[in-house]
Amino acid sequence: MIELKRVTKRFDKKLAVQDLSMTIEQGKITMLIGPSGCGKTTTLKMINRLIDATEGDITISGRSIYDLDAVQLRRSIGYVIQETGLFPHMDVFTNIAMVPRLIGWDERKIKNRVDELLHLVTLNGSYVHKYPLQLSGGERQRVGLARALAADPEILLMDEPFGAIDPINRSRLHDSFLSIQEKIEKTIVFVTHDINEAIKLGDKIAIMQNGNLVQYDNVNNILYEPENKFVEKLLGHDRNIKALVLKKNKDYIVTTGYVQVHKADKPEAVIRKMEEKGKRVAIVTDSDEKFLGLFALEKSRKDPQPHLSFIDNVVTVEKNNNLQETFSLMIDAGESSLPVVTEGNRFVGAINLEDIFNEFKKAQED
Ligand SMILES: Nc1ncnc2c1ncn2[C@@H]1O[C@H](COP(=O)(O)OP(=O)(O)OP(=O)(O)O)[C@@H](O)[C@H]1O
Repeated sequence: MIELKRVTKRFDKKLAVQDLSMTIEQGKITMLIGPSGCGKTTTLKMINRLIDATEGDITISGRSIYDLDAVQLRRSIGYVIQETGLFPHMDVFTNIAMVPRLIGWDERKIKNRVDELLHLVTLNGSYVHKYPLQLSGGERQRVGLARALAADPEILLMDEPFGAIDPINRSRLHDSFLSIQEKIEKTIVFVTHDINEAIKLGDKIAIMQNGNLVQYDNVNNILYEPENKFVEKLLGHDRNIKALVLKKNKDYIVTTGYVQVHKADKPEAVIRKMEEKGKRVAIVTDSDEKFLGLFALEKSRKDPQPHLSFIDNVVTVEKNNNLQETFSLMIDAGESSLPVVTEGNRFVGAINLEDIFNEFKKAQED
């Protein structure tokens, strides 16, 4: 647990952080967000003593960081910044091995650790001899994360680590970052400009304005009980849509209201089933429930006899993803219902737009 106790930072006359007190919970992700210049980075850097507070105290597990050696403290805390801060003239292995070498680990232990970390951040051994410039932005961020985790620190400080990554890759990095955190359960303090990122990744969000803490709460309370107009504005008009990030697909799956058939079924039987249920499309799986696509029922004026056409490039959603992504996929695909799959593309049911709307309504009534 990290505690900031009445922390103030002045740069000459400029008050960057003012009388800030907050408790950062162990094993959770705490997001710091607010407009440019509000004091987020200063707050982060005070935790690993890249910046020393002017007044107040910061404790880690009850011990003041000012009683510790600043260099040792810094080595014991992981730090990831935008553009990662990887050394360009060192390969991936040497970058990740940096802190373990500094603290005197033997080479065998370091090699095992680098292998383990590359695996954790979903890169493989072929990356060890590459240089940062030979990597994509997303890969560099993964290496940056691996490097920050090298000596297995309890605390990880992250300053807009995904800020320079395009939206599609950022979303992938978010998903993999969350599944990494599920395994490692570090205490993470994460600075961002992006409210969607804060909502998606944070267990708690600290909202800052002019060096002050305006609201500090779990994501649900921030979304549904914003402290004031400033927080409301930061969340935007569409905060009910944003709140869908907190809802998991798996809680909204329905297993009725559609027709499911096997690819090998006789067409006449499929058509009969669809006509009985009044459906123009049917979910197609193989006998192991693997999702294959859809059958669409077609009749033309020339040929009034109905026949089936098979569609295989169908948008599906993952059981463990969230409703916001599902909602936006529905809008993009122009579909009011999407098939849900899980590992191995196994079909588990459908999600309907109507049920997502009911979520909005419930949120408004509450
Ligand atoms: N080394 C410094 N010397 C003087 N002023 C500084 C210094 N570092 C930060 N400041 C000032 O302190 C204030 C807070 O800066 P900080 O970098 O913490 O903001 P931030 O919220 O992280 O901003 P951004 O989102 O733009 O990175 C700003 O007004 C900034 O200009």
